[in-house]
Amino acid sequence: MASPICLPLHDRIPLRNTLQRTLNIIILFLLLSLLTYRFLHLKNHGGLTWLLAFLCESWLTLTWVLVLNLNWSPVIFKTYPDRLLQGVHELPSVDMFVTTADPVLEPPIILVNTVLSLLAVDYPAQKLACYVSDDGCSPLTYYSLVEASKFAQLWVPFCRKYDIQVRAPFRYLSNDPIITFSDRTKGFQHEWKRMKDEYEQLCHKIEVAVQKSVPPRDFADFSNVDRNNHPTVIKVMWENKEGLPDGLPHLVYIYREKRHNHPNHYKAGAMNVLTRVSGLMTNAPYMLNVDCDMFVNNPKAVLHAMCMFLDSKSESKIAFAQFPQEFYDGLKDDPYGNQMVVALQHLGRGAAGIQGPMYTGTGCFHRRKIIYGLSVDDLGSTNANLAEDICSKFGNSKELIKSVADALKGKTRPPNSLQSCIEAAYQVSGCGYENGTSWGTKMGWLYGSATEDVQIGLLIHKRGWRSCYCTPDPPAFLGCAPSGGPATMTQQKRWATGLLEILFSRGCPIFTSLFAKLQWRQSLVYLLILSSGLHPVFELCYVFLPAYCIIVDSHFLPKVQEPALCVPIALFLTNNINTLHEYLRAGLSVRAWWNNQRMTRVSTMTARLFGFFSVMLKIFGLSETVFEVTPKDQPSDSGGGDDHDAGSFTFSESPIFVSGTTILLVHLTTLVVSLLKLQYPPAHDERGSGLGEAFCSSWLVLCFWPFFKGLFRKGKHGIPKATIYKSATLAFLFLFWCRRTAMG
Ligand SMILES: O=c1ccn([C@@H]2O[C@H](COP(=O)(O)OP(=O)(O)O[C@H]3O[C@H](CO)[C@@H](O)[C@H](O)[C@H]3O)[C@@H](O)[C@H]2O)c(=O)[nH]1
Ligand SMILES: [Mn+2]
Repeated sequence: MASPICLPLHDRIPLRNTLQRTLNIIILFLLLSLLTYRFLHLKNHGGLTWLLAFLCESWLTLTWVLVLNLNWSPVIFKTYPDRLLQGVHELPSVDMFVTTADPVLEPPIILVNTVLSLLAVDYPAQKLACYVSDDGCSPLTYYSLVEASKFAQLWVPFCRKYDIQVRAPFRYLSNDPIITFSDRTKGFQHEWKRMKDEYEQLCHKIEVAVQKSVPPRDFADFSNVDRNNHPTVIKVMWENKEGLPDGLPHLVYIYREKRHNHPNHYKAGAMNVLTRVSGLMTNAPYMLNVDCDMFVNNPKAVLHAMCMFLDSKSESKIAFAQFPQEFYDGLKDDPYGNQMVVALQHLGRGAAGIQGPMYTGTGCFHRRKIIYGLSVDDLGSTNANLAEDICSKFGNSKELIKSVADALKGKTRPPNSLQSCIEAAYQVSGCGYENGTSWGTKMGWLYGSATEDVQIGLLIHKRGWRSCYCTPDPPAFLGCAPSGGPATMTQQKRWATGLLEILFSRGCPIFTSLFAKLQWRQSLVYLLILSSGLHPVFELCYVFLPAYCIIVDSHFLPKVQEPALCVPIALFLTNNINTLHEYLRAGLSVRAWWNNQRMTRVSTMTARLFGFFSVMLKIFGLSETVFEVTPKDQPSDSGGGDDHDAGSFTFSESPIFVSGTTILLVHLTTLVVSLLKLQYPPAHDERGSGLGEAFCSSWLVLCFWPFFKGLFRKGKHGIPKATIYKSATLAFLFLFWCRRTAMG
């Protein structure tokens, strides 16, 4: 397929990071000094507080070693799509998957824009097919897509004709016409206005349908369906029958069968159905998947990915090409700390310098045969035997097995008529199809974790494959970050849950670098991510230490007169200087830095703590974990420009906010106690609590400042009364217990 190419299609560029390395090592040194100090004074301080502090700080040090490993040798990749177009005669096909799950939490207009941007990418249309999975089983979603596919007939040719850069209409058409029209022809202006009118009509139709909650047509297949109990429906919405390169890609809508007594495995289940149905219909060797809110922001996205795959250097080893998660219309200064610019950059670039970035569930191109379970060793031995062996695990659809065999052998078939595969497609979308097969256990998207993405990425790396990190400018995909407290918490909780599910599963990477082909440094990257699910336990202990010490008038940090106090002070300063420097270098503000620091504490002690609890309940067999979908805002609502309250924290009745409020109340009390010297027994300087503890308490109150304001506000910006009462009770119990222990 690919001809020998002289110029490389991509370059791997190691980044110099001497300053960062130095700071990271200094921090490690300080952490070790702190541990040594603790260890040496274990005798004279003894006691539980000292031991707890020692444990928590050991955990922190371990984590820091993992961070150091991640940040040690970052790289970036540069891709050259122009060289690709000159050097490759025939581009491979790509199947594009979009998942949606709920027409309320994920407004159909967002999905429509994502689909339109995918249909309009710069790539031969006969090589593309777009498959939409709708787990919401919603006539509204279907109706919106029907209307969108009509609009696409105008939109896609318009984008191609004028080489439009952003091909999601809601983004492009909201641009100021004066700027858009500068040095553009009259013809363009005319067509632009037409597009704008047509798009507004499309929005209007969808809006009306949403309001009436029944679309203005009869959708027999959807009448009276129960979302969790219904048969499959597959609709070929558009077929590029003639295989025209400048036509429109195929568009297929699927909602898979669901039954009450069958687990549906959420997104992973949906992805597997998409994989099978597309295998029957188009069987492209590459698969792109995006979440419903993630539109294509760079029309050359597919070409950039192909630069990674088709380069003669890398062709055989790269399993997937991950593009970074970046967000549009994010709130100013990231008040919820969920745009994670710096964290994602570290993770992407750092891992790219080892075995490759993790799969983050969206904006990623996979090779189909690797999803089918191929390992690096099988390369070159794709003989019929291997294919048959693997095929026995794919279920009993003959058509599917044939398509899998083709995919594994790298054979491309003449394009089928999509309609001719419909019957087989229904068969493989049934919820019983996977019984007794390896879907979800050894291949396809794996089941059992709410972060199915990390899980399958890990499996692929374990099989010896590499992955690559693709960061074109402008960014290839943009999605939306949650814009409120409750939505952020939902997302964080799910991540913590999913990561712990993997940590406690058989797939845990601790030993696998010994037994599988996971590079050991890569296994440390996975450990860093997965073990973050355990942070809440240690952090919670550490948070209560200063409060306890103040109440019982003891201390866990060195006292002012001790020279050892320099160590925690230096640690605090270096760490903050280090992170602040990273934020400024990434072009972010001091405020954004502070918001992220603060929100890391907040979400660890709220959402992530609840994630930990839910995994414990699962382990003890008391409940199952679920995939709670993150709510997405209507495009017009976001942006936050005019709403001056947009960045101020929002709360809900969720119990998640109880732990945060409790921590705040405890520390407010201890601050008062320490200022007024109300300890019991009365403070005496020898062993009493000192500056360190009071500083910790103040710092925590600062971190939880949005909660403090929430105590006095009403509506969504206020903490509900019930939450405050519950938290006050818990805080009182804790303080009471402290006082009891103090009195002996
Ligand atoms: O039963 C379900 C639940 C979710 N989804 C889809 O999964 C995607 C991700 O869900 P979302 O609620 O947006 O989760 P995020 O927290 O924003 O997603 C991040 O984290 C997930 C893992 O927790 C990954 O799957 C995502 O790709 C990644 O963007 C969306 O398109 C959903 O429609 C389904 O198709 N079926
Ligand atoms: Mn999302």
